[in-house]
This record gives sequence, C-alpha cells and structure tokens, in this order.
Amino acid sequence: MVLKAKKPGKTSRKKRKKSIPFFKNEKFRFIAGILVLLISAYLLVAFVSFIFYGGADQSKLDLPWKDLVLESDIKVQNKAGKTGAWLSEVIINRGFGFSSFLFIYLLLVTGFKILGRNLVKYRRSLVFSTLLIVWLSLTLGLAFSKTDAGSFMYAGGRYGFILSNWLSALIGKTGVILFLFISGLSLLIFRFDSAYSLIKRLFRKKPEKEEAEVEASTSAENSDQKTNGVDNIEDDSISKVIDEDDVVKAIFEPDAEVKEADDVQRKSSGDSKNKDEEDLELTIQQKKEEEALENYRPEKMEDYDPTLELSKFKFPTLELLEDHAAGNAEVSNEELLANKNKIVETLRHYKIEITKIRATIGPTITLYEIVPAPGIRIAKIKNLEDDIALSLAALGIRIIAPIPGRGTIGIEVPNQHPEIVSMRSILSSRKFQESNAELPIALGKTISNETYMFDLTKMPHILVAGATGQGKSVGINVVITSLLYKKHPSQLKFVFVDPKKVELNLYSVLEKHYLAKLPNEEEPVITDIQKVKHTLNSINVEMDQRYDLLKKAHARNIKEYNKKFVSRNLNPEKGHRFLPYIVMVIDEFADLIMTAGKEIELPIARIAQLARAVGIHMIIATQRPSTNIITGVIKANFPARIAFKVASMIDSRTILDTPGANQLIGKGDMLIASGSEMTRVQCAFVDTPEVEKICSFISEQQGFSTAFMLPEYVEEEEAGPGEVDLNNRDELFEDAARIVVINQMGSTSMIQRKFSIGYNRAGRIMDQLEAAGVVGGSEGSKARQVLIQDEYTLEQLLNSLN
Ligand SMILES: Nc1ncnc2c1ncn2[C@@H]1O[C@H](COP(=O)(O)OP(=O)(O)OP(=O)(O)O)[C@@H](O)[C@H]1O
Repeated sequence: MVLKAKKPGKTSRKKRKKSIPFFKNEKFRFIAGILVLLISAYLLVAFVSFIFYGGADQSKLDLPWKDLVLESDIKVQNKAGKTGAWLSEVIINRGFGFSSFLFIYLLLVTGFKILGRNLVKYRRSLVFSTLLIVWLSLTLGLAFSKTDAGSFMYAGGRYGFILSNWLSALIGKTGVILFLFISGLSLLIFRFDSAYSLIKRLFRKKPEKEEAEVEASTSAENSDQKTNGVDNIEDDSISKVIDEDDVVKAIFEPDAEVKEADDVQRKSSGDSKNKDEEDLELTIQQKKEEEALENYRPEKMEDYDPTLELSKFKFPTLELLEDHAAGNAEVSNEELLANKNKIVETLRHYKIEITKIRATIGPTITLYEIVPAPGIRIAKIKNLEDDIALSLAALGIRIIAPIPGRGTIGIEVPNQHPEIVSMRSILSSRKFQESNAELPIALGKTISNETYMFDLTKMPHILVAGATGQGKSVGINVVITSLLYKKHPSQLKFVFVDPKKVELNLYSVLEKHYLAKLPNEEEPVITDIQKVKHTLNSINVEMDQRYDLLKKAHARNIKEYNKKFVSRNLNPEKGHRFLPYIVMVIDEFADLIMTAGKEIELPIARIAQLARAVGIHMIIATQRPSTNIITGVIKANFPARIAFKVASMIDSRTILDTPGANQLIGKGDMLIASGSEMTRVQCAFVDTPEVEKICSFISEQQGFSTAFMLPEYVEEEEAGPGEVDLNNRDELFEDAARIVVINQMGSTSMIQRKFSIGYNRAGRIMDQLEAAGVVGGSEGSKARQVLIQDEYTLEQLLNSLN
C-alpha cells in the first residue's frame, strides 16, 4: 500500500522539476510568492466591494472592456478600481458566484507554498477546492434560481445558474438535490477523515456494539484462563474428569488429549490474531500515517533498516540449548488416583461433600478442581489447607478458593516427579516463534502445559523475588535468553547490574552487540555501586532525551517514533535517531538499597514511572523481599511481580500482596502477578553452559565498534560554570553556539553528537556557552534553556566577544 502511494508522487514531482526549472531560483520564488499573495489580497478587496457596489457599477460593467478601461470619465465605486470591478464581474457573475471566494483561498495557499510554507496539504486542497467551487456554484444556482433573476448578481454565478436550470430540466429538481447531496457527501468523505469515520459510525452503530460485546466476552474468557492458569472445565480437553464411579477411565489417555488441546489452543490463538488484524485495518490513525509518508518522505529513499550495519547477524539456533525434558517422568495414574482419594476422604472427614473432581496435570503440580455440594462454605475448605497437606504428606499444597470466575475450588498438589521444562521446548513453541510482541519473553509453562509468554513492553517493569536457590537466577537467564533469540542487536540493549559479580558476568562478551554502558567505562557489566548510581542517572538523561525526541516527532511512544524514523519521516540531522529498547537488569537489588538507599531508589522509581513509553524497561531481582528493600515507592511502580519460593508468608505478602509464594515448591516454581491476575508457572530451565554457548555464538559474530553509549551524567556541582575563561574559548565554541540557537536546544549530548567529540569537551563548551549568555544554567538531566532566540542576535554577541 505504501509503495503504491509512493510511485505517483515521485513521477509527478519529477515532471514538475523538468517543466519549470527556474522555480528553483530562490529570489524568483520569493517575488512570485509575494506577487500571488498580493493578487489574492487585491481580489479580496475587489470581490467584497463587488458585493456592496456591484449593483451601482453594473451599467458600466456591461460596457466592453476596452471602453471601460480607456474612457477616463467612467468611474466605478469598487474599491479595487475598474479592473477589480471588471474581474469581479467576470469571475463572480459570469463565473461561479459566491464560491469564487475560494479562488482567493487557493491563491493564498499557492502564494505561501511558493514561499516555502505549506499551510495545508497543497495538492489535496487544490483538487478539493476546485470541486467545491463547482459544487457550491451549482448548489447556490439551484437555491437562488428564483431570486437571482431580479438581482444584479447571480449567487451561483452564471455557470451555476445555467447548469442548475439545465440539470433541473434533465432530472428534475429532486434529482438535482439528490445529486448534490451525494456529491457533497463524497467530497466531505474524501477531504476529511473524521467525517468519514463519523458517517461510518452512524451507519455501523449496532454492529460495533455487538463486536464490542463479543470482544469483551472473549477477553473475559481469556483473562479467566490466565487467572486460573487452567483452561475452561467444559471445553478443555487437558482437564480430566474424575467421576466418583468411573475414576480410572476418566483420568487416563492423557497424550491424545493434550494434542487435541494444543490444536484447540492454536486455533483459538489464530482466530484472535485474525481478529486483531481486522481491527488494525480499521484504525484511522494508520491512514494518517500513510499520508505523512506521502508528504514528507524524501525522494528516492528506501526505508531505514536499523539492522543493516549488522546485516549478516545470525540469531542463536535452538541446537545450542539442551533438551532437559528428555528424562522427565510422567505423573502416573496411580499417583493421580491416590491423591484424588485422599482429597475426597479428607473432605468427607470434615463433612464436605463434593459433586465433581477433575485433575489438570502440570509440569510440577497437578491441579485438582472440586465442585463442592450446594451449601458448603468455601472458607471451610480453605481452612483445611494444612489437613489436606498432612493427609497427602506433601509440601507446597495451595488451595485457591474459589478459582476466580470458575465456580470451582482448586487444590494444587506437587507431582512426585516434577518435570524440567527445558528452555528449548519453550523457545521452539509456536507461540514464541510466531509472536509479534515487541519484547517477547517466554518464561515457562502453566499448569495446563501452555507456554507462558508476555510482552515486556506491556508489563513494563518486573520485580523478581525468591529465597536463595529457588530459581531466580535461572529465571533471569530465561528472560534474557528469550530476548536474545528474538531481537537484533540494533533493536535491543541491556544494562546489567550485578553487585555479586557472578551471575550476569557471563554476558559481558556481548558488549559490542547487546550491551549499553557509560562512556569511558571499562567493565560492561556494572558491579560497583557508585557506578550504578551514575548509570541510573544516565538512563534518566537518556529517558529525558528520548522524550524530547518523541515530542518533536509527535509520537506517543517508541514504537510510533521508530516507525516514523524507519520510514524516513524524521530527519537525523535534527537529532533524530533509531531508538533501541533498553532493558536494565539488576540482579541483587537488596545490596544496592542497603548501601546507597535513596540515591538508588529515587532514580529507579523515576525510570519505572516514566520510561515505559520511551522503551526503557527494568527487571530487578532480590533474595530479600522485605519492606525496607521493596519499599512502597518501588512497589507502586512495579505492577508486574514474579515470586519464586520465599521463606515466609510475610515475604510473600511483600512481593505479591498475598500469601502463596511461601507454599511454592522451589526449583523454578513461581507465581506471576500482573495487575489482579495471578498465574502459577513452572519456569523454564536454562543451564549456565547453555547461556555461555549462546553468548559465544553471538560474540563470535561481527559486532558494533563499541557498546551502545549512554549519555554521561554530570553531577550538578561538577557542572557549574565557575571558572570559565571566555578568552580561552574552545575552537568549536562559535559553531556550537549556532547549532544550539538554530535548534533551540541546549543539550550537551547534541553538541557531542554533532561534532563527534567527547562528553567532557562538549560539557566544557556548554559551560562557555552559559558564561557567554547563550544558554541558561544546568537543569540536571534536562536540556538547558536557550537564551538567544535568533541567529542575528547571536552573531552580534559573537562579534562582541572577539
Ligand atoms: N526452572 C528450573 N527448573 C529446574 N530446576 C531449577 C529451575 N530453576 C532453578 N533450578 C534448580 O535450582 C538451582 C538454583 O537455582 P538458581 O541458581 O537460579 O537459584 P537462585 O534463586 O538464583 O539462587 P541465588 O539467589 O543463591 O543465586 C539450580 O541450580 C537448579 O538446579
């Protein structure tokens, strides 16, 4: 669609260039533009006067043009003189009536266009106004066909008058009115997108409502499924009904059913995808973007390809990963049956009758869903958690009473032989492979053996907690590996913080591919707490710079911004650049907070609050989920939390706001809370040697010349202009001053980029600019205020310095 739109634009532009080359002369354009504007002003005076004095001048205007001009005795009342009166007579009366005023509008926009200012989309306005002139003239001709006869002026001009009479005779007045209505509506629709959507909405009101209802119910269904971590009782074939009298038969045949379930799942995910696509096509916003392409795209330029610099980059292959699942033992039918009997027995013992029980076998736990007999209080079952655990002689039993939206009570019982969910099986899943998410993360498997996936851009920051040895580090490796399998080095950068100096260090070989760091910093993985502070502040600067860029580009988020940049609607010379996502991973957050406290907490909270739209995401992990580590400020800004097994119920409450994480069974068993949803997932397993293999696969390939450079943060006291000697100015001082004034942006990193100089030199120049009064004082991470508004004043100031 984009290509089609591009072609005609290109050829017509070429033609124009050939036919009027003198139009390239700037002075000529200036004079021509002014002339056209003056003509439009003259015509305006003439037309307005014609309305007032046209009647009085009428007798003179009937004279031949020569007589009217040459005869000096003949005087007209029109304020634009005889020529103005005559032009008005010809254009309004003998032409198109009142709609002739649109000619003035056309001259006005043409004049401005020649002067280089596009007030409107020119070609579109030209076509629309011309058609409107004809339409309006005809409409006025028809409406005033009776009154026109006695007046000096035709409201629709002679053209409108004659045409409306002719059409009325041809198709009758009603026919003409219908024709005018339809053509008017078409004009509106083609000219104004909003008119189109408004009219469409009027006609489609009912179906849309229905669609909304369908959508609402689908999403409700989806959310139900997620909330429970299991599929619907009625139609999910993974779940097995264990009827009181036909227990064995119902539990068996898991394999065939799992396959069936997969199909259903695939189908439904395909369906919802189709639905999404249909919705996208209908959005008005997309249409606008296509227009922008047509209008602003420089000629002969293909889309910008961020991956071009490393075009030969190969993504890691699945062969690098082990199939840990090979030795997994299945849950035996005896085990299922025994557990079921014990549950039923224990409940009976407390006089709780159940009408139905069914089992869903997950990788580490099996969910037994029971439907209690009518009249049984749910709280009563909930209180039996310990008794059921005792009777099953198993740790990690969790009762979910009731499972939200399902009308059943869930009892999660650990399997005797938990499965290892290999990273390989997760990454090779269709769900992950076909994911269109911006930052797809496949984390593990849910109770119904579904791959659990999410898009980090939607989460958008994650807090991970878990006691030592419960799978936290493996979980973080799973997150990073997922991203490495999907994102090109140009699209994603990591900032790794690892005070323990062991866990994330193996990623340091990815420096020139995937890592971001401070300039002049040697270590790619940050271990020093002081440097963490600098890095966080630097990310804050990067965040502010990105917001400035988004604002200038009128983009709401990084996705929109990059889309515009890729289609070359943003000029790199104005500071625009392709923005990779930045994911910051902090492995032991507690160590940082204990040592640096607020200095760390506040920039993290600020990033968490604001950075989502500009593509900066954080994953912070801690062993000690206590309230002095996970403070209210942090918690409020991290809505997505992942809990591995923790030591106590209090820890669970700190991280998840509910108990439960203390009842997990460890080894990657986790609870994921996102908003009000809570899902139990078995984390995939990826071993350190596998991660090493992936890293060396990537690092052996060609990378960028350096890591991605974060802007350096200069602390305020360092930045003061204190002893700046203006007699000893940097040789780039004047050029830098011009750049700052032209762009009206007092940004050190802009100077750094424009002149390809280091941050310190750019900072010194900025101090000199402040001392010279070109920019205001430092405002921390924000760009400085520019105090000189135009180049002329600047030149005067520069002269006075010499
Ligand atoms: N998803 C998983 N599947 C199977 N086993 C796992 C999984 N995650 C962790 N384990 C087992 O638990 C061990 C400890 O995991 P991990 O190193 O991730 O713990 P941790 O919470 O990071 O501990 P620490 O905080 O001390 O670093 C692993 O070596 C592995 O044997």
